[in-house]
Amino acid sequence: MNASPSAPRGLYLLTPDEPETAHLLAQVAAVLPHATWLQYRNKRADAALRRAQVQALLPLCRATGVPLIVNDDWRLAADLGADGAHLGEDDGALIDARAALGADAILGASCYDDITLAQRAVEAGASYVAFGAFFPSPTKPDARVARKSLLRDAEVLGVPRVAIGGITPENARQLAAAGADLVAVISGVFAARHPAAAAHAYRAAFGL
Ligand SMILES: Cc1ncc(COP(=O)(O)OP(=O)(O)O)c(N)n1
Ligand SMILES: Cc1nc(C(=O)O)sc1CCOP(=O)(O)O
Ligand SMILES: [Mg+2]
Repeated sequence: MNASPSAPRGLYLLTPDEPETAHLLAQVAAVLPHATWLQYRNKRADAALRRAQVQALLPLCRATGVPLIVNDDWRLAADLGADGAHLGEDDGALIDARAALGADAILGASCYDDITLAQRAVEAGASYVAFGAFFPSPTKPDARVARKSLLRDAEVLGVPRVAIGGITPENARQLAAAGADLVAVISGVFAARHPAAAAHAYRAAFGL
């Protein structure tokens, strides 16, 4: 089974570890029109700052029509009415997140380099699966390494396949050709000299 023809494609933007909420909003606002989804991810923020930053991003995402997905913390996503959550291996049970967030929520699972993890994630309620890292990542230099063939292997799962890790506008085309529905990106956009142009280039890699 393939992901449906209306399945999301393109740029899945992840926020940088930005402590200043006003700066974060300005950075995101400049590129959000090019994004298919936005994930709020800030590994340096405490719980209060994470809550405040999700609350600040939600109206911007609503106004732009871009779903907002919260990294690591499905309870915060449920509490604030975000559109979904992304969970890695240390972030709790997908089945609990699905029960709390409801059937329509976007629920993602990190599957690293492991198709079996992806199969289990879908069984537990994940609506997309993420694999990586496909290229050396400036954000996560120690990330496990994934092979591109994993993306085609995961087509049978019937959910969108997200690729992450060191993705640039140039290498995004290889991943789209290998079966990625979305590329998840932090530094390729937020560390770019021209973030809006970079974000646009990721979309173009999908012919969007
Ligand atoms: C889309 C997407 N894919 C992978 C991750 C990584 O999740 P995790 O392994 O839990 O690592 P942290 O992001 O929490 O450092 C992700 N966040 N998003
Ligand atoms: C958060 C994250 N997870 C990864 C994984 O492989 O699971 S790689 C990664 C970092 C992505 O940032 P950048 O686009 O700057 O490489
Ligand atoms: Mg996590």
